[in-house]
Amino acid sequence: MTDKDDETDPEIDSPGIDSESDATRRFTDSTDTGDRDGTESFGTSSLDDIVLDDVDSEEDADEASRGLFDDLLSGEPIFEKKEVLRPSYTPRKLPHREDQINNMATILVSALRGDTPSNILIYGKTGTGKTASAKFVSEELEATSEKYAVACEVEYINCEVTDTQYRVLAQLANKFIEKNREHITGRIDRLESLREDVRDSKSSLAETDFESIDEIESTLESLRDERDGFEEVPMTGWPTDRVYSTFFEAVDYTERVVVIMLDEIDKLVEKSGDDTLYNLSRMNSELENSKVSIMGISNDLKFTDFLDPRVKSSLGEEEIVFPPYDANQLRDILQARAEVAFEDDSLSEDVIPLCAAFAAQEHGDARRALDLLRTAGELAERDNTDRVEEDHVRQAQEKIELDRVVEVVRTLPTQSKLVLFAIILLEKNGVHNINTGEVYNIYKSLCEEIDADVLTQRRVTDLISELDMLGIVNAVVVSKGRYGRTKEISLSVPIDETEAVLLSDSRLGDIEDVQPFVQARFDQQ
Ligand SMILES: Nc1ncnc2c1ncn2[C@@H]1O[C@H](COP(=O)(O)OP(=O)(O)OP(=O)(O)O)[C@@H](O)[C@H]1O
Repeated sequence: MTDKDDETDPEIDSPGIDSESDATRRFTDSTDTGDRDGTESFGTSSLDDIVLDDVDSEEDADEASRGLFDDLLSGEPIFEKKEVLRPSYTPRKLPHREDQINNMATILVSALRGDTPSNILIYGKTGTGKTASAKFVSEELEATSEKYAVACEVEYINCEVTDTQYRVLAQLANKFIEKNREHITGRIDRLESLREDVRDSKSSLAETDFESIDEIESTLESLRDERDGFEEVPMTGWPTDRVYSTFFEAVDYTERVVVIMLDEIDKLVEKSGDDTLYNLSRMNSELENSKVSIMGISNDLKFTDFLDPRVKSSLGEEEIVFPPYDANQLRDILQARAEVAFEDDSLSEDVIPLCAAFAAQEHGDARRALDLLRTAGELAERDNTDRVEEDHVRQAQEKIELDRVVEVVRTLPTQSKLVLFAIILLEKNGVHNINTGEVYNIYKSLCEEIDADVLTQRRVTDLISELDMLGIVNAVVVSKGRYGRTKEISLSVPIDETEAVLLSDSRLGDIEDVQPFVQARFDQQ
């Protein structure tokens, strides 16, 4: 190293922002011999030529080296494998779901014997492991069917996304068409290799149904035609009966047992009635080669009330209930996941019990518990500490709650937003125990301000009740003696954040200006 190097090389004692920019300068120095930092193999001139011989790129390089990420990277990482805490991760073990899993397996094992399993309905509140358990069982089922070479397939459909009869049938039809193509391709491959064997030695024909290479060729030809002849269902445009018959033929193409898993099945019924379920449940009497069984998953226990009695009894041949987890069970679930997700010793003792306790209060929701743990870890990471503490969990709880409120408020219809905004304005002006009449007055003036339809007071009362059910406001009915009964309304969510979300709606954005006007109305009262 030369004297000059010593003067200009700051990396020796101070890593970070300066070292980066000085290192950059170093590369622009034409006398640099390039014998540091492993740059010798490039040669100095090439670095000068390529990168830093104009001012702009020098600035760019400076910009890119302010150490924005360095501080974040320098702390001890808390997570070893964060994705293990995300909902998309399917754990290999599902503690406290052994009974439900065994139950499902006992019903579905008939598929491996070539019989039709009973239809199953799975119920349970959100986050109780219904989807995870059902997916686990179906993976096991498919793996075992491969092991014993039994034709058994599971098709998963999320009815929140695929929510009409057309889409469900089209998606199923296309999946089976793809499987049929794969099936034919397998046969073609086997026949092609047989053809090669026969070319080498005619005796290879002996144990087959073919008498000549020509016969193999013509079978190959017709298989290729058949494979190319499948017509996929477009995502819109066909009459439903054509979609159904395409699906029917595709399923019945080979001998197999098919389990159709309809997750969030209540959403399908809510959106498009029970026709799909009716059609699927009566298929078996017409299928010649295959057998179909349905596994419906729902977190709405009452959805079967809306079903045709025939569909209801057919679908609910077997019912499996997933009860909410209690705090101890959630603790076990979190413990198992945390061991993989976090670095050793990065969780203080209280973290898992507290996450479990919060989520158990909620309604025994494992998804919520995992979210809390992940968010607490992220907050600790942001604090640059190497340990997640109880306080991070409390902050995480607040953050998740606020995120939920923001999401609910953001997606409210405009009229509900106006009603909520009226309540906020009243609270901001120091009105407590707000009554419906006061809300209605402000609401009307807000509507006039943005040219929105003005609903009746009765309708606004309903909207207030809806906001109450969503947990955004608290509306209690109080008796005023001989003046009758009235509602007293108060806000249940943080006022500033909620107001900010409302004002981010383009229609409500201008309303900020009506504050003096609202004030004037109070003065008149
Ligand atoms: N027993 C368990 N062991 C480990 N993880 C679990 C368990 N139960 C649930 N989970 C996890 O909790 C999250 C939610 O589970 P899942 O999606 O199966 O719930 P769900 O009952 O289907 O809820 P929803 O009705 O809202 O779809 C997933 O990340 C899942 O891996």
